[in-house]
Amino acid sequence: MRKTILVAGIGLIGGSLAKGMAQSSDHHIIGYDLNEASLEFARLNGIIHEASTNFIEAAQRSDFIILAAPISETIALVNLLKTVSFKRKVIISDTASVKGAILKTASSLNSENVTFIGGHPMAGSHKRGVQAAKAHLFENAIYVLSPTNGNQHNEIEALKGVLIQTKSKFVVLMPNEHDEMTGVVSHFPHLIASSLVHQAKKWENTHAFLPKLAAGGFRDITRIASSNPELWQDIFYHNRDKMSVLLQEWIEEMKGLKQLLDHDQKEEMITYLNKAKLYRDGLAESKKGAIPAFYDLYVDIRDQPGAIASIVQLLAQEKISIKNIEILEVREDITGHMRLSFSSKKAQVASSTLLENNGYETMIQQ
Ligand SMILES: NC(=O)C1=CN([C@@H]2O[C@H](COP(=O)(O)OP(=O)(O)OC[C@H]3O[C@@H](n4cnc5c(N)ncnc54)[C@H](O)[C@@H]3O)[C@@H](O)[C@H]2O)C=CC1
Ligand SMILES: O=C(O)C(=O)Cc1ccc(O)cc1
Repeated sequence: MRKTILVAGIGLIGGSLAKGMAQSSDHHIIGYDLNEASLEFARLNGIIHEASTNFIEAAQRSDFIILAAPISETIALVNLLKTVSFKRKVIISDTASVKGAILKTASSLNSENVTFIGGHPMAGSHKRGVQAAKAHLFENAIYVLSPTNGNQHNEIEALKGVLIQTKSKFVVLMPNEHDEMTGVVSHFPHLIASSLVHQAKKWENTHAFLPKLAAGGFRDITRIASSNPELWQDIFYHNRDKMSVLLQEWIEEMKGLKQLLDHDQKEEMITYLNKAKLYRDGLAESKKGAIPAFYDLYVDIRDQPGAIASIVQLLAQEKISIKNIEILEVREDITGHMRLSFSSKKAQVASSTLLENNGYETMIQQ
């Protein structure tokens, strides 16, 4: 039977979910958003089948409701749903990056007809808004589901049944566990990335040339500092207790590192760096998570017309698909380099061999 799915908040995440779910002819997708231009864009581009400006009316005729607004707005929508009388069975879920606050609000929502199951697709982008939505955004990514009680097995399976279109990998986690782990691997790194950018900015006041020295390492570690500030403030706020504990742990870790530096403990520093390298190298092999696993290849390029096109053409001829291209530095008449990212080790190695055989110098990022 055709399922009616209401997605409230048609931005990057809601739009991507809607676009993915709309691929099934068994789904009728209704979009709701406070921003009418976003809603109209979604309707005109086939991301949703129907645009609604009446949240409650649309909710009452839906089988599934997915709340994909900012966290504070999602809490407000859950509170609004508490006032609605549902005459048919409905499964409600959300996409918020922090689960504790949502599940606490939603715990009193469950009734004979209503089941709330928290959700968090663990992939995203530094962009926001429906224009950046992609049906494949969550492919191979972890999709966390957090039930509000232990008796929701059938409803979890039903929710997975509509979300299966995203091609993500479902895991069930309790909200506290989720917020602790995403705190460590997703939320806290954002705080550090932003603080590193602030440190560089301060140094620029006395060292004007500094930005020109900001090489690949600084760009890699601070990439996420370019994400949506309102989204991240909302995440930090709703996970503030765990963030504060992590920040204290980090301060202690930094004190330890300062000791190694101040006392010139070379061996201990090598051990410290080695342990981090081993763990990080292992992570790169895991499947797509919050940090996508890419296999990078650096290629030297000359600053001359067509230099990039000829590299891309060589790979295209061999049907090797490139996931990302970044030009790291090309100054006039000087060799610069380009970072190509692939989704498999095989593509990375094959590209290196192909390009080397055609006279390019390459370096594989291990
Ligand atoms: N951006 C990311 O990388 C990820 C974000 N998330 C979560 O997904 C949710 C949405 O984030 P994004 O899509 O990135 O944000 P976004 O800013 O791209 O989209 C949010 C949309 O919600 C709409 N909206 C705001 N208040 C509303 C309300 N009361 N009712 C209906 N619509 C409303 C906005 O107009 C906008 O279209 C957040 O809770 C976030 O924590 C989850 C995974 C990744
Ligand atoms: O871009 C990145 O590295 C991310 O960390 C994406 C992301 C952002 C927010 C989430 O709740 C989940 C994933």
